[in-house]
Amino acid sequence: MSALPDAAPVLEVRGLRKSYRRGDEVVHALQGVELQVAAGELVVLLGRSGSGKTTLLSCILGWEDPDSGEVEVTAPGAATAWERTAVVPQQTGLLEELTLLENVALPARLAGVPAPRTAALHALEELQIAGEADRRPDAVSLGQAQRAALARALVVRPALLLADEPTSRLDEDLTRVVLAELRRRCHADGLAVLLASHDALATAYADRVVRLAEGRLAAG
Ligand SMILES: Nc1ncnc2c1ncn2[C@@H]1O[C@H](COP(=O)(O)OP(=O)(O)OP(=O)(O)O)[C@@H](O)[C@H]1O
Repeated sequence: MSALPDAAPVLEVRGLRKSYRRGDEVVHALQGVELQVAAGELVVLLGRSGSGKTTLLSCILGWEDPDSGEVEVTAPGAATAWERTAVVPQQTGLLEELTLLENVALPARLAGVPAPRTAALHALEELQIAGEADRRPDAVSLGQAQRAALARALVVRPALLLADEPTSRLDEDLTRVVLAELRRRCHADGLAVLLASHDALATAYADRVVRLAEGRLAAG
């Protein structure tokens, strides 16, 4: 399955504005952002450092309140917040007391995924990180932790995945593994992905590329 032009959007962002005050200066991070991501679509969000990518993802997640504008996520089959919108933040947010496998199995269990440990192991295998399943986050590399965080997001089969630079710590081969797996999930399962990246390689796997500059989005 690939996104159809007339497919109902999973994510709709309308007129999003967000400014920050820094001393006497006002930073206009988002200045009327419009965006739709459909089921089955992998959208790559490009933009220089400081262009507002993280601010946009944070407003979509409700981690930050926009000054104005609307965000709508439509996920009819989602029973929990995780199944609606999953996130891979820049800081992975893995729980240090748990192994990678336990970190991935936890949301699976809470979301009622059948056989959560098996599902978690499978999600780790797909991202070539199952060999580290019994290690804790402080005993693996940042790139391995990043892939575990992505497995944790994908294990509940969310409608929408927001990922902030999920390949920033990976070499080219592993970046390709991660991007190919994301694309497979989009096209096979109807997952909608918004992936913020600096990496030109990401555009090769995208259905659509958008670029954030001066607080506005344009086709990339
Ligand atoms: N809490 C804050 N207070 C003040 N300014 C902020 C705050 N958060 C972000 N900004 C400013 O808003 C702008 C957008 O920042 P944002 O982190 O969204 O950019 P980004 O594109 O994600 O950057 P990077 O790729 O480096 O992560 C920048 O000018 C940044 O300095």
